Amino acid sequence: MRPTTTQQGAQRKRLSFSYPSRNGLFAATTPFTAPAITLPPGHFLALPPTHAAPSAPSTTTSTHADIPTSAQTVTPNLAASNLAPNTSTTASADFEVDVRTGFLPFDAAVERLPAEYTVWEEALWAARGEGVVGQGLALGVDGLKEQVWRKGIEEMPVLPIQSLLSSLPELRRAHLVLTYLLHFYVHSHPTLPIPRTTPLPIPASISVPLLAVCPLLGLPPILTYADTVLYNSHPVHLHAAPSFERNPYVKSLVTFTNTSDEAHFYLTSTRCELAGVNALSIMRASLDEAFMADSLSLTRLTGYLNDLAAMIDHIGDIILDVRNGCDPAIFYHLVRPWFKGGDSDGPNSAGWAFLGVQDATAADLSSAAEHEAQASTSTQAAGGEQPPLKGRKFSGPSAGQSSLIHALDVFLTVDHAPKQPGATAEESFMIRMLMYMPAPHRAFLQHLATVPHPIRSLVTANAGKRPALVAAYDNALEALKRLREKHMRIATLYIIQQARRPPTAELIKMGAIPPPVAETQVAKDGQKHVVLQATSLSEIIRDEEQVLRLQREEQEEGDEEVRGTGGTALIKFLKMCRDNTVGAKLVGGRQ
Ligand code: HEM
Repeated sequence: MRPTTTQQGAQRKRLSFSYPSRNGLFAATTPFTAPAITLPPGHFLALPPTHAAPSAPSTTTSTHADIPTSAQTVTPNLAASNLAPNTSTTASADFEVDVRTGFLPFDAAVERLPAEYTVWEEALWAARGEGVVGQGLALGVDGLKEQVWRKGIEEMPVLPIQSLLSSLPELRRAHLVLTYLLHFYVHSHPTLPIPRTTPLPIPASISVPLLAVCPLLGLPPILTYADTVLYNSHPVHLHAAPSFERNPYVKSLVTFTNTSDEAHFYLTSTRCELAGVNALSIMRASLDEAFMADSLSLTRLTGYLNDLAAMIDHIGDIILDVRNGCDPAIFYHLVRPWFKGGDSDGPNSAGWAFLGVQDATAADLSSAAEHEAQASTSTQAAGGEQPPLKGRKFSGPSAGQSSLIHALDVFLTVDHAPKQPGATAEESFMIRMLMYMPAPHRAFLQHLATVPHPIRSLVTANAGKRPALVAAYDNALEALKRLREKHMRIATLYIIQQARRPPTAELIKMGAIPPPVAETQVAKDGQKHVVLQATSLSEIIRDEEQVLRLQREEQEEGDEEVRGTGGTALIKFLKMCRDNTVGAKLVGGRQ
């Protein structure tokens, strides 16, 4: 006889306390084994796990150990923090996963911090040109407006975060405001020499409170998907449950460009997250059936997996809808450059030095100054070769940080873990992105990855007598493959194609970086070189991205070399993710 719902509930409850794995975000037996990559010194993945502060970290003595990080041991030590998720139960709320809004917080995002933090809000408002298109700070331009604003940030007081501690929505807003300020500061900066050879110093007024807020949310000190999407969206009716038909998400609180295109770009992801709520509840119901695993459960599971496929297709269609409100050229030339992280110059990125933070002040600053000196000496002495530099190299925001897509992968046992030691940045990308999610969402994925009755094992065990179950499982994976193919179409349209087209005069007027003055020269060795003909420093700054484009064209390697926000060789990487999805299929897969 089937147990009653109450019995099932009681069993589930017991089950929930038996999930043991706290030794790693994803235990070694799970599909998401931590990649064995060699991390450069100071890499955030090499730092200790999330700092567990019972109270607010000091605003003047934070150290880099405060940065939520992780890695070989990726378990965030959140228990001691009063904002930490309670992972001792399966209750979704403990993971900040809401039954109505999924990974989006149910409580409306705070639109403005309390009066004590007015200076931050006003700095953000000023950077955005008071919400008027074209009036905000410009990219990589050392104009008077930018200089005045940056000086204001450098002289801004270092505010304590104590007053934010009692409110999770305010802490989220603080992370959002500070990281938008951070990106405005960095990308309105003249970044000479190109690429920078010394870390870009981040003023203490941003870095100290940011590094204090980060561990409380389990986020790194950089703009993340949580900031641009999860904490940044409002539905029409703030205090009612969001819904596609009755109460859709319509507003992005903060953008860099004040364009509706940027808002639509963020809101597309918000809508994906909202569409994912049904997928999450069906995953949960499926796991309940997997626990029972009797004949009726297997029949139900078959239906659930087919339903899940339809839901995944819906999410894929929403991704395609980004085209109905976000112009690809505006996205590529005006919006996307603001997202670049401290790692955006590839392995040789100088990164960002967070000032005012104990170990950064002394070490990063002196090493920066030292390197400036050494760079010129060694340039002469060693033919231009420069010593390695110290800096924090975090990646810019990416929807690859969406816990929803990761949850689908984990649930269906799609393995994105690098297959061998010495993984490239691309191969370890999906795992790295876990550390850019709020800690409770990481914990949720950990939980999902360690359920004692994974769907795949159940389907495999019943494959002989349940062909419809196998077909349904593969059907869900096919849908996830289709989602990734739709996403690849979007990435091609918004990045690959745009990288080949210089911005129009209209876009340049709006703040896009104009095409470079550059020409190709053939050197003595027969090699072709792209040579800048810039006449001023600001032209050199503006030319950076376009020169890379010209170099790529010279190499005739086409799309493969265009890099995504997270520094990935884009198309190759996206194909790899799609192939991993297909590889998980039971019929025609590779596992
Ligand atoms: C104009 C819209 C979009 C563009 C141009 C775009 C671009 C990119 C790029 C360049 C990457 C490579 C990683 C990186 O460098 O960040 C990426 C990865 C990814 N994006 Fe998007 N994206 C878009 C919309 C979305 C949306 C709406 C979602 C769903 C929430 C999404 C989900 C993902 C995921 C999950 C990855 C990791 C790779 C994978 O799982 O296949 N993207 N995207």
